Amino acid sequence: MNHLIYEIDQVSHEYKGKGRTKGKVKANDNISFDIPAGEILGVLGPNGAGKSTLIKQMVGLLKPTAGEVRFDGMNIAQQTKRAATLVAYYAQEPHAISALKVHEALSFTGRLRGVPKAEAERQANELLEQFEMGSFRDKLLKQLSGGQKRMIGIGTVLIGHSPVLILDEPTNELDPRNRRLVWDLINQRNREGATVILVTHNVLEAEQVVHRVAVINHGKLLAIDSVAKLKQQVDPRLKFELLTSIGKRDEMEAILARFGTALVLAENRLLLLADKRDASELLDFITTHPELPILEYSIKPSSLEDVYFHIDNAAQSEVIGV
Ligand SMILES: Nc1ncnc2c1ncn2[C@@H]1O[C@H](COP(=O)(O)OP(=O)(O)OP(=O)(O)O)[C@@H](O)[C@H]1O
Repeated sequence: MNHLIYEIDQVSHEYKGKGRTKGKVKANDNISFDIPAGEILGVLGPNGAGKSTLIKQMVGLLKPTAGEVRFDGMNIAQQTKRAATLVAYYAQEPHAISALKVHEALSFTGRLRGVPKAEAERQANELLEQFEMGSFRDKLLKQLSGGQKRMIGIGTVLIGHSPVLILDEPTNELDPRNRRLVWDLINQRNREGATVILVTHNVLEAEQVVHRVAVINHGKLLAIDSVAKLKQQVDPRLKFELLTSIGKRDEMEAILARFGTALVLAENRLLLLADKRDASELLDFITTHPELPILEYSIKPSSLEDVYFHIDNAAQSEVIGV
């Protein structure tokens, strides 16, 4: 196994609430896990789950109220400068650079990471070319659209080829072409050896790229494992999606009741949850009865989205797979 780039060791964080939220907010609660170098880890969880708090502790912006974050074997609090040059972090809103011109935002960030001036400018131009944003080079960042700003924010993570990339909701606000471009670049950097930590709500997109997923809610780590292993924890029944003629759904549901439980997805759409042992009998039944009002049928694999809802519903107080 690759060496551990991060060791998150019993980390908690309590904010002191003010005004109406007076009292303590336990944003992270005794979280422990490791990240081997070269991994793409997805961090999933609903709004307010504690993801950003954890990330801020991992980049040394916030000190845990208990526990320790070790980066490359050493407490991150004792090496914040070193970590800042090795860990490229993109927060949801890069306020600090919004008064800069686009190429300055990129090249200055590169120089802060120790890249010589000429090389930082070369990389900035290369990124603008890859993003097809060369014509925005001399615009102020605050004059760009939300999606364009986000692309430059992602550029600030990519410039300097840091060994660790942390991206918070990287593809929010991006159109499909830019989304694909960003995922391709993230994958390419990972192939070149970068460790990538992705905070996202976009479970369906994340599934395509991550090696492992950490699911967080109410400040607790609920699960951490590969997508495939997490999927095994979801309902093991086969999911047949059936498209019926309008008005025939109830009739279909009654005919197929003996094969399992049917969930109504839409006026003309059913999801039949069937035991795997009955799958071939069910398929035989559907294919040998052409008079059935079934227009289309397919077997749906479990997705990371199913995993996410399963873990969130079933295990809020229980820790799975840790
Ligand atoms: N500066 C702060 N002061 C007090 N409470 C805070 C502060 N920042 C976050 N919190 C609280 O801590 C909890 C975790 O917040 P955090 O921002 O880590 O969640 P998140 O998972 O990143 O959410 P989102 O997906 O909405 O960005 C929430 O209850 C939030 O209200």
